Amino acid sequence: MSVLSRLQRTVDPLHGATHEEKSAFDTWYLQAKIPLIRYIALLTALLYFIYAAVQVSIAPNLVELRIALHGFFVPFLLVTISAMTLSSALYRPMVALLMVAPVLAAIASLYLNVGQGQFPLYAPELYLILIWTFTTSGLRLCQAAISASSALVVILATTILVPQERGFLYLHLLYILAAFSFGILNALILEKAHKAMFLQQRRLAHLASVDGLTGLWNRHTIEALFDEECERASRYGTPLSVILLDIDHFKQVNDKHGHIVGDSVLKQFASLLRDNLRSVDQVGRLGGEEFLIVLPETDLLQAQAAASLLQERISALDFARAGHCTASFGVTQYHPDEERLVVINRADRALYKAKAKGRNRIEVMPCTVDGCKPCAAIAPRRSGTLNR
Ligand SMILES: Nc1nc2c(ncn2[C@@H]2O[C@H](COP(=O)(O)OP(=O)(O)OP(=O)(O)O)[C@@H](O)[C@H]2O)c(=O)[nH]1
Repeated sequence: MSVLSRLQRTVDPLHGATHEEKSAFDTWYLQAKIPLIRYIALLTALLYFIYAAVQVSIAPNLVELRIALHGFFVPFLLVTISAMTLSSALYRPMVALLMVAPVLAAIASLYLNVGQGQFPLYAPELYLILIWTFTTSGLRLCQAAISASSALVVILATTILVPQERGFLYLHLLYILAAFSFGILNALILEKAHKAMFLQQRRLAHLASVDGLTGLWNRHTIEALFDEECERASRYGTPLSVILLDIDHFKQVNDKHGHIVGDSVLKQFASLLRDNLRSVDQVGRLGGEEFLIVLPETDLLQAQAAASLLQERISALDFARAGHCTASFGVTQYHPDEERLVVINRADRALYKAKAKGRNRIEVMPCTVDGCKPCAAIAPRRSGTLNR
């Protein structure tokens, strides 16, 4: 990694990440910030309302306009933003409005006060707007930078073009510089921390979902994926099958060659399964030397053919130091009226049968639901399936 890209990675932990990762971060960040945006917008609306009320008693001019802008327009904008956080369909326009709000608030403040004697009294609102945009609004760094920079251009142009008392102007510029630089530094560090947290969370979620030895899904994940596929199959009326398989006499591999060789056989076995299945198929290690394969949009006959292909490939593979291995298979199809556990139990019974009949066999067990066409098609072949 070059020095430059290491530096970029230090500033931005997502530098070089895939588009998918970046957009996952966008979604994750927004979801996390939604409650903050909702309540901060409401609190800011309330403070503007109080600000308008205070101005009624102290402002020397434009009192009605101040009430209109600070008592109604800005609070209304903020309450609208807060309300928009309630619907995920409105998130994008809500963020756009949140970016525009500080610029509008700055323009309103400048319009009401610049060029008047009371400007130094009201100028702190501008510094607060800049800091609020970066640190409190809930906007991402780049969004806050666009919004605050637009406000900054308007503020600088107005305050420099309109004559000010020299001492005030210098201090005003200094406060603006401080507000902007504190704000951007804070947002930069916060965003970096959020990105690192996001990556860490993803890493942990991945570690919790895969089997450490083989890299296949672990039991919990493959069962959850099977549940999802069952729901999809029920909803769309598509076939769904499973293969439960178990390496034969694996204890002998361990006893003869040791656990390290046993582990490498498991890894090779896992790679073979992954390499010989479609990308939509899901494979998980249930534990020990037992694996579950979920085959979406696959009926019993097609699942039997998939198991047969795997059986062939396993027999042909020379496992490092352990030589040749075989496996036994239990194949069955999900039926929409069934519980997930019933299907897994049926595949388990089929696997048990394959083991009992001498191993290195595929046993297919049709479901017992009346009128299930794919299972009826295979029922006559229930015994005497593809065995070697
Ligand atoms: N190397 C290694 N061995 C494991 C792992 N998990 C389980 N085993 C071993 O797998 C073996 C499974 O043995 P059994 O359940 O008797 O099954 P088998 O010898 O394959 O016999 P059948 O399944 O009946 O053909 C045991 O010796 C376990 O110690 C693992 O992660 N690595």
